[in-house]
Amino acid sequence: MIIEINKLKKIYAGITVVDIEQLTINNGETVGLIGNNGAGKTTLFRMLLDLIRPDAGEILSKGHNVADSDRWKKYTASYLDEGFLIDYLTPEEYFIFIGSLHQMGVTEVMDFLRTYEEFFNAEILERGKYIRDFSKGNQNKVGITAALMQQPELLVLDEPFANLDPTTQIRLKAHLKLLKSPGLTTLISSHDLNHVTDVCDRIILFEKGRVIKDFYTNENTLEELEAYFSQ
Ligand SMILES: Nc1ncnc2c1ncn2[C@@H]1O[C@H](COP(=O)(O)OP(=O)(O)OP(=O)(O)O)[C@@H](O)[C@H]1O
Repeated sequence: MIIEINKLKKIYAGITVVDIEQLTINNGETVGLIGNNGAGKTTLFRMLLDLIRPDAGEILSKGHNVADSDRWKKYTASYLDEGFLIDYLTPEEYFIFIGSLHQMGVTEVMDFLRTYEEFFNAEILERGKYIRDFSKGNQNKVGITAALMQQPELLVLDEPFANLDPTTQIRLKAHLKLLKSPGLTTLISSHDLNHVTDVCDRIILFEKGRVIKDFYTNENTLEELEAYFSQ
């Protein structure tokens, strides 16, 4: 297993927004986190990336508490929101900067970006614009691509399909499927039941910070989730 969560709690203003007794994520799984607004998905991701600290419990990544050790940073890539970008850089400058943190030279970065031409749909590179001037959807494309460029063992994406046009959503979905391998564990939060059941092997359903359901997907999953959410 790559992730182990024990007795994890996050409390805001007296309200417990994440409350997970025990949860493990196995190597190579593509896991979808779903739940209505405020269910605690982003808060969980933020604790996993040590952006905020739990009030109780722990998240172990390859056996080490993410709050006590930097080891996870070497193999974890994530894109949660625009806060992960650098507004005053162009996408090219940003990719080169992120590449430099991972020992990638400019040529290597550019070669990598060429494989994303279809995903970018001619809207990202050579536009002569700063990241801050791109639409939210195109900013998402930059952030997701930068995360993938790091060739992580653990990939964490918060609502990656949000704000993307339908064509790009479908391309991203196909790409995430293509990336699946025993060496990559992916955690995706999404409100798109269709996409998440299509891409993920396992679905974890959150409600008010708690895990309500946790199951492997099959041909009936979408129907079951739709029934659950229409109650
Ligand atoms: N910094 C904060 N201060 C106070 N409350 C917070 C803070 N961050 C999150 N919360 C609260 O924690 C709860 C969980 O929020 P979170 O963003 O994790 O949910 P989510 O499942 O990601 O929701 P969404 O689907 O809307 O993105 C919400 O009630 C939210 O208002």
